[in-house]
Amino acid sequence: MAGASSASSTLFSNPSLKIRRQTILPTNSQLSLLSKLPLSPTLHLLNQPRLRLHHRHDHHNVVFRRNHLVVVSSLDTKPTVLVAEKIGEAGLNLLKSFANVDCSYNLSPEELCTKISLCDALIVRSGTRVTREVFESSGGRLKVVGRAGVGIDNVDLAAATEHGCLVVNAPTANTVAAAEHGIALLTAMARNIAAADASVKAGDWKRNKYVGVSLVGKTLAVMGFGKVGSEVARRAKGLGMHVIAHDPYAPADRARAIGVELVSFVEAISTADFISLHMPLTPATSKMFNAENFAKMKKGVRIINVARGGVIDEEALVNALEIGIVAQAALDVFTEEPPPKNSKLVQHEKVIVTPHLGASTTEAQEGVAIEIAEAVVGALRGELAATAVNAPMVPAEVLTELKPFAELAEKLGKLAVQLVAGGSGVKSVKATYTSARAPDDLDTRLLRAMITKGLIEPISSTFVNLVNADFTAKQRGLRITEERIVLDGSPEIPLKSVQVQIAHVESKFASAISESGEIRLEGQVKDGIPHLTKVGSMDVDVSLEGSILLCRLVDQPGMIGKVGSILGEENVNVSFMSVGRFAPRTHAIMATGVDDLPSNQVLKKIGEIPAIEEFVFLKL
Ligand SMILES: NC(=O)C1=CN([C@@H]2O[C@H](COP(=O)(O)OP(=O)(O)OC[C@H]3O[C@@H](n4cnc5c(N)ncnc54)[C@H](O)[C@@H]3O)[C@@H](O)[C@H]2O)C=CC1
Ligand SMILES: O=C(O)C(=O)COP(=O)(O)O
Repeated sequence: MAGASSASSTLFSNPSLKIRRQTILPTNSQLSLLSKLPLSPTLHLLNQPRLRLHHRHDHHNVVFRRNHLVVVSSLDTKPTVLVAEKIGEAGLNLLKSFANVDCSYNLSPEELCTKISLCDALIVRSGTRVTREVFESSGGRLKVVGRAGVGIDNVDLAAATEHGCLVVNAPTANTVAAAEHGIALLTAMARNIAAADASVKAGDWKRNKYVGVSLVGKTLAVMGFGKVGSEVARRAKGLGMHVIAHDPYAPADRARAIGVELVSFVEAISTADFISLHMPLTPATSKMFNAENFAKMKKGVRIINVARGGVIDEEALVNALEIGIVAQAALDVFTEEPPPKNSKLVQHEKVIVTPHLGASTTEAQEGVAIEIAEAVVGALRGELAATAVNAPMVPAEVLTELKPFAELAEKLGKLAVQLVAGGSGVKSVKATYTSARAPDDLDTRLLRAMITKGLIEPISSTFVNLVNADFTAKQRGLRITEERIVLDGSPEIPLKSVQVQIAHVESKFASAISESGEIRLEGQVKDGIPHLTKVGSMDVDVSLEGSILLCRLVDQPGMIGKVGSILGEENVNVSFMSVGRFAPRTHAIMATGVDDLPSNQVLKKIGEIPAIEEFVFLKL
């Protein structure tokens, strides 16, 4: 059995079907064996190096997994969400109203990789590492990873982006819980609560041993003045502490409003009696608190860490505790979680520890679960989540407004790339947006992504979306530049036109080359429908539905009829025709929209019409 079955999927694998992963298609005997399986599956095979199926919920799928052919029964249309760590009930219920939810906790990395190819979304907390291998194992099906919490250092964001997988987090619902835990650790550490408690329970009554230190009037340095840091600062002020903060990116007015002074890193760590850490773990903050910086601290400083273990060099902290630079430390987070049983740091008598409980209050977990469930459901519906971590955030109203223009952008990209003559190699594309909107009021990232999608998808097996468009373009050596032409007039509609130009290439259809030497297509949205309005230097007007036959011809009577009747004879339905010409009875470009795909025979006949100088058939 290759992997466990999920709530929505029944997996069958049969050792006799075992075939090499490199094999492109199963043999006939393997297929016939498959058809005898209890599900009598409708076989759906993609003739690609890897059999990958996306969003096909209406029949049985056949996929390769772990060198087995696996039949997946997914007869319903709901997506599948794997919840890999416990989240609040309200969030689960919300997910269940929209998706099949598979709650499988404590999966090994191997089990996660096995399961993931059957999942559209994955929800984790800090205990699951979502590695590159997870994205690779998903075979393209995983569309969104939801981090039910703030820190996303356990998710390989680069790999997610490369695989076009959106990562969303729940950045607000556990702020207060984390801040309260920070304050709880601060006070518990100052008054030796944990050790005193253990000692009384062991039958001792050592009132002199557990004398603490007072907080009032002491200086607390809040390192990282974001959501949690600010809430810690607020609470510490209530305890009568003098609060300073260090955060290179925090606005001074927000600090001022709370009565906190923003200071340099060195000033913060060298003047504080207590230091509380609240920055994310990033390459820049990794082991920021190291031997060199401990040496700059005030002797007897006390440290609280509710951020991430990795921001502290734990060995250096043990040493700083030993030599008395650090009097005490209160830690909720560790480089390795859970930390090794014999960890010197955890066992140190001057250290109090909790098992990453910062976000663990009933209230925070309910809030986080709802926050992440909403974000994941939204993402699976195709909406862009406001809490997207690895994609540009495009607000829902902007998305709605730009929808037809995004469709236009993709279609222009798709048409333009089909005009490139073989062997030319597309390297340089320019997108020009003509709009009456001020540049700040028009977010073109979605349009650029859609042009990229249109350009790349027809010529590769790469799936392109807003998440991975820029990455994919860069990886393929495709440079996309953008130009804005600002018009006078009413900015009610976002754009007048979108133009796509491909430079330094030959075209299969010479008339698509503009006077400046690039393949050029331009389009507009008319009554909500994308139209092609320019080919090369020639105006046309073609609604971008179905496929398009572009012909350059001698402008003479009867040409529409001739082309139309050849198509008609072969039962190819014409949806529209548009002719743009240089001057009467010179040359013209005729664009014909067709609902059906003409055969090669039909295209040949059209090409043989004497007045047709060149033609190209473009699929949308
Ligand atoms: N222990 C727990 O259960 C919890 C831990 N956390 C951790 O706390 C961290 C902070 O959470 P939030 O306040 O919600 O995030 P946030 O993003 O609101 O705040 C982080 C702040 O750190 C600042 N920062 C970044 N680099 C810095 C640097 N080199 N030096 C100083 N400041 C720097 C940022 O400018 C930002 O203001 C999270 O990244 C997470 O790792 C959060 C919630 C619960
Ligand atoms: O939100 C965060 O960053 C946290 O560290 C909380 O982690 P958790 O969801 O409790 O595993």
